Amino acid sequence: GWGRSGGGRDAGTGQRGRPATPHPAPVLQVMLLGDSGVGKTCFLLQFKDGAFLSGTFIATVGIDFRNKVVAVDGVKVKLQIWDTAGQERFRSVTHAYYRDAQALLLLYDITSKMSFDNIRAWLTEIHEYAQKDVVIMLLGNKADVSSERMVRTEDGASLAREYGVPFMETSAKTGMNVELAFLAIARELKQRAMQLPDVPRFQIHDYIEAQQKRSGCCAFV
Ligand SMILES: Nc1nc2c(ncn2[C@@H]2O[C@H](COP(=O)(O)OP(=O)(O)OP(=O)(O)O)[C@@H](O)[C@H]2O)c(=O)[nH]1
Repeated sequence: GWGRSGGGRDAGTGQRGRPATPHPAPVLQVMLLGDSGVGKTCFLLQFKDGAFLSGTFIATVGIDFRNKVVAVDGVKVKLQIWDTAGQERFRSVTHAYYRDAQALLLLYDITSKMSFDNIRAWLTEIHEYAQKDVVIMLLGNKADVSSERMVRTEDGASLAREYGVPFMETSAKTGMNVELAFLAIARELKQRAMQLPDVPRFQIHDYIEAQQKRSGCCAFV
């Protein structure tokens, strides 16, 4: 399989009398980052289970993960998604996981200027601890709460442009752009891994734009 951590997991199961796993889905490691309360856990649960639990906010302690298998052009890919704690006191725990991530979803909350202002600091940490070629996507979450918006869409877009990363506004509550964020990342990583010399490079921006045009949705710049 392609991807760094794919493939090797089933070694040793191909004993006589037991069929070997034909082609285990490659595993891609994705990490959710951003301030406490921006909605990382909800974002993951929306993707995994299509559910949103409103009400009490239970901050993540340390780090947690969920797997979900998605299909990219009919090929199964297992996303192993790490949900990190946004609180400062857990930073040293989460730093240790950065280098294993192939993609990072960096979230802020459109109703919190502070969470947006902290994005630059998050990008500095990413630069320090993550792999150099990690795929990063900036997400302005809680886009459903437009009455309390404190960060304009164009400010998110221009920050993303400055760092050369794709950007979308999302809602872990309604599900807006949640699946698209993960699928775009899975596709980008797959295309990278299978890159052939003469094939034009996959453009994650174009992909997202095309998908959004198809569904008539939203807020991507
Ligand atoms: N309206 C709305 N509320 C959201 C959304 N996403 C999360 N929330 C709410 O925001 C609060 C925080 O969500 P979490 O997913 O727990 O935040 P987190 O980023 O995982 O926080 P830490 O674990 O501390 O890092 C919860 O009360 C959620 O119900 C969203 O898209 N829309």
